[in-house]
Amino acid sequence: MLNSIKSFLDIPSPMSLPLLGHTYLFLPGGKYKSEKLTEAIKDISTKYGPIVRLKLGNTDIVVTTNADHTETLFRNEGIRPIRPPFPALYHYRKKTFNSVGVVPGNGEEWYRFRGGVNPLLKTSLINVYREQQEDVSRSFVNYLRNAVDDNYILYDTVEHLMNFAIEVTSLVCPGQRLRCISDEPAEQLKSASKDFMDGLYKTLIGPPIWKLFETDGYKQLKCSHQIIYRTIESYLKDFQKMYKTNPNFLKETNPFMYTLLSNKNLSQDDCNMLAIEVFLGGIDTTATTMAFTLHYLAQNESVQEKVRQNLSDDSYLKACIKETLRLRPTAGANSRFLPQDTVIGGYLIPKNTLVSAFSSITSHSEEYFKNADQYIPDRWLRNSNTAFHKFASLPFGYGPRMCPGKRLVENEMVILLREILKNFKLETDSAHIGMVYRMNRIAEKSINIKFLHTNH
Ligand code: HEM
Repeated sequence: MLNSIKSFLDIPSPMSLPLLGHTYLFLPGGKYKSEKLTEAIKDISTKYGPIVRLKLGNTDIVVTTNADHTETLFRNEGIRPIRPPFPALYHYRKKTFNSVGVVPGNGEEWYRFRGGVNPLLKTSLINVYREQQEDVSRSFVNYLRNAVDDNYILYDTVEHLMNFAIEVTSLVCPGQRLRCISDEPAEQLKSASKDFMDGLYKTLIGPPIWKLFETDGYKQLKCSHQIIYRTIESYLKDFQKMYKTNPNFLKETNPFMYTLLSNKNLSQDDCNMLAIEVFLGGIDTTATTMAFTLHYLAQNESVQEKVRQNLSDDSYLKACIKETLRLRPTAGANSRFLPQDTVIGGYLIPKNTLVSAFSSITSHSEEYFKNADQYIPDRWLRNSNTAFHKFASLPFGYGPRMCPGKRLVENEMVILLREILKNFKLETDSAHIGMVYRMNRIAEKSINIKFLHTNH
């Protein structure tokens, strides 16, 4: 058995160049575009197989498009999974606040912060917000009636849904409903959240010269962080007072803020950082996922009608969201640094190597999903008789580092979807809309949808 294990250098790899490694493939004029990384990796894996070795910058990366390999990766990720860090964000926060939050950190530091957001995964906690979430969804439906043009078309649905996402997230964090669906303040927060993602992306993909001077990307990251910090900090101060004077009231009305502020392992600045992360975590991801769900339902009239017949059934609405996330996941890959030497796909991969499991490829592959290109929410229903690989579609990641907002955001999207389908029949002229990488993956062009009143 041991003899059959091949070495790291045996992993297939495209031709690499001295100094550049495989970076040349993604440079301007190169074969691939970094904003179309999923398509690039799919092409590479068609030529070299499901496991490939790449050198990008100074980093060796093992890329896999096989769900068994993904499973092996996660089964061996350890109790403090190590994800690629965000060095510029880490640097800025450490220097300015001496507190880094859960997203950019790793190891024990990450673990301490993670304790602050884990309560979001408790159903009993997030259910407290249900009525308010329903109210925000009704406001969004009312807003839609006026936002469509004379032909009932809403252009750039993602932009409008970002306002929804900010307002619905604000119920939980910072714990005060920010009336953003139709009000002006949303614009500043919305552009700050976009700038933040842009700045994060620019500082991540370029050479780390922000260490020497403040590059445009670094400035964008810093300024947008300042805007969001100011908003969050002022609300948190009020909650700090409430926590001291009337903790039971806070516990009942805003259990997330209560658990955050009562966490003895977190300082005031730690709470501010975590609140920023919870606030930012769901804005573009929720808006993109909702817009694609509406797009797919608009395209598939019979599926839309079936969903409308099952509006009281959360599991059917949830299946629609899962199917959208299978076809259009906002994360292209799930990545970890291996905590120990690990055999993946028959190759011995050394400790500390970065392994990226391209779930955006496995989730779209005929190998794992029959009629993989079609939007079939039924496949996710318990009684559907379609068993598939548990690691083939992982839009929220997996394990101790899985997205802490998963349950919350699923609830928010189910509630909004129900409200929209109760009121509108959806139509679209658009056929295929792909995705491009920014920080998260987003729609490559505007998603325009016709919202006709159901009694039309
Ligand atoms: C459709 C919506 C969303 C999608 C598709 C999504 C997806 C993801 C993914 C793939 C990860 C990485 C997981 C891993 O490495 O295993 C992640 C991490 C994270 N997400 Fe989400 N997310 C969404 C919404 C949210 C929301 C609403 C929040 C806030 C409540 C949030 C907060 C976070 C945080 C803080 C992390 C970092 C966790 C850590 O490093 O321990 N996300 N998300």
